[in-house]
Amino acid sequence: MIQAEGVCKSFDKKEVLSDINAVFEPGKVNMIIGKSGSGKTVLLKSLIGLHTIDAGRILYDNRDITVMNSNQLKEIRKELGVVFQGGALFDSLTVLENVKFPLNLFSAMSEKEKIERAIFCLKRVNLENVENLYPAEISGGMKKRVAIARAIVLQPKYLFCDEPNSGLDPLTSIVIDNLLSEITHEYNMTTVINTHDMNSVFEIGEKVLFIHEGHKEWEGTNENIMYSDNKALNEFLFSSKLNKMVREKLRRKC
Ligand SMILES: Nc1ncnc2c1ncn2[C@@H]1O[C@H](COP(=O)(O)OP(=O)(O)OP(=O)(O)O)[C@@H](O)[C@H]1O
Repeated sequence: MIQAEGVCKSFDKKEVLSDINAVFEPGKVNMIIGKSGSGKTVLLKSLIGLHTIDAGRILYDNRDITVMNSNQLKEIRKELGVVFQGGALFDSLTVLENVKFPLNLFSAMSEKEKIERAIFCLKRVNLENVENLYPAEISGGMKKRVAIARAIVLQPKYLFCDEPNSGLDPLTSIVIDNLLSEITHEYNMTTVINTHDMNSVFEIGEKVLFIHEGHKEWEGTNENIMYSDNKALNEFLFSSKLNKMVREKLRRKC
């Protein structure tokens, strides 16, 4: 479980996160949603210790990372898998070398074991026979899957994904969503996903945190999101005609 307690973050006196309190649960897909610029990425980067927060605490199973020294942080980082926006693969490395990269940094495995583990993770994300290709030679959806394989190669307890569906078509997005949901349950990870994709929220968002102008405006499940009366949330979620229609239909059924 990850807990954010009273998290505040400013840049040059501009407050970006204001008193965020949230619990991200293990074995669940926890989603952070909100408008562009609302503070989702800053929150995610604060959770993984890439931003130093101005106030508050961030607890990984009761271990407060905000008071840790660099060695203690390094230990916690071994338990984290991160899929950055855009995938952040190394262009000069093959698919296999990309997935193996965290093992080179953090494991004591032999080269043979590293290769076996990387190929196992590639298979888990349904990628086979692409080990020797370079990122430029594979599709956007495949790149995301390579990034996910790399993120799970160290068997993390906590998985973070920043906009995993950005730039993907709706069908490929569903494949990625289902994959993230499956591995979350299979490995009992605490998964935190930043997204704009309402389809993803409705498909796999077991716990949803809505950030509005840097503060927590709403939280709940993707089941009760449809029935919320929160004005900002409804404006954000149901601005499209399609989403509005779906909500009206569901409400009429109840
Ligand atoms: N390193 C930084 N220095 C100064 N301001 C920053 C920095 N990082 C983010 N910000 C500001 O913080 C605010 C929130 O940005 P953030 O990237 O978290 O938004 P977001 O909700 O993730 O948006 P998007 O959905 O477009 O990615 C923005 O106003 C942004 O300009």
